[in-house]
Amino acid sequence: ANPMTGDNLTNLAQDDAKQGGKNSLFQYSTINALMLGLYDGEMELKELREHGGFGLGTINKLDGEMIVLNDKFYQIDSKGNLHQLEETTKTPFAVVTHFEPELFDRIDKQISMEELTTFLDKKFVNKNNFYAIKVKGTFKYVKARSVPKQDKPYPPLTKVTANQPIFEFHQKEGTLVGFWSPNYIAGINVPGYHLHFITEDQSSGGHVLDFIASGATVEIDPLTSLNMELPQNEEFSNADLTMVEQKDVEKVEGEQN
Ligand SMILES: C[C@@H](O)[C@](C)(O)C(=O)O
Ligand SMILES: [Zn+2]
Repeated sequence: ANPMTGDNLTNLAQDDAKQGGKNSLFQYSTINALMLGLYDGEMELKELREHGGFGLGTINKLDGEMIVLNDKFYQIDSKGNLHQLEETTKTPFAVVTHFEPELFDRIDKQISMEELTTFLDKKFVNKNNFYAIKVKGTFKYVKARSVPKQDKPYPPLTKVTANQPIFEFHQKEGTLVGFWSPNYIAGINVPGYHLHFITEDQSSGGHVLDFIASGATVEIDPLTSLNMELPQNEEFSNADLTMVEQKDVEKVEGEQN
């Protein structure tokens, strides 16, 4: 058939729409919903992958931290152990993209999280775009957390992270995977940096709280559109998503102490 006939065109459009197009940040649910303890979603990883094979999130019942890298899904459980996830696993919150880096840098000296984020801030010239970030190499130090699986009635995320298990890595090869989001996204996603870590030997990782890199490549993919899918369940429909303090999000996402 003529490639430009309706059905092919529709299929192409559908494929592109399904994937949310290029340079698109896809998220399932919102950070405020997760903060309120909405830890069960319907989105299977098989479907999530259509929106991107790079990013982060968690798993239903808040069962650990998730890293999405090279189209694979990894869980870091509350003991710090890494498991590859089945594509039938469901997520209550995930942020992914089709990672197509446009900016590249190489770090050959020791650099702290503070120094690297200051360096990247200068790269993120458009403060109203999103950016996907991959930092791959050797880390002198990484401090990361995970979260234990929860039972109903689910406590808010602030309560879970108040006693979060912390893992410290020394002289480890690995990859930071995540995003930088504009401040206006507060309530929908995490403003600023949100990075997860996976070790090169795929033994562990977690949600990044601090790090010192000592030799790594930095790849950045500026994202110019946002595609958000909303859970269609009772809890989400009934939630008052304005009932979250931004300072609590900052506490949950950053260093507790
Ligand atoms: C599971 C959570 O810790 C999550 C999604 O990684 C986050 O909000 O940072
Ligand atoms: Zn996280």
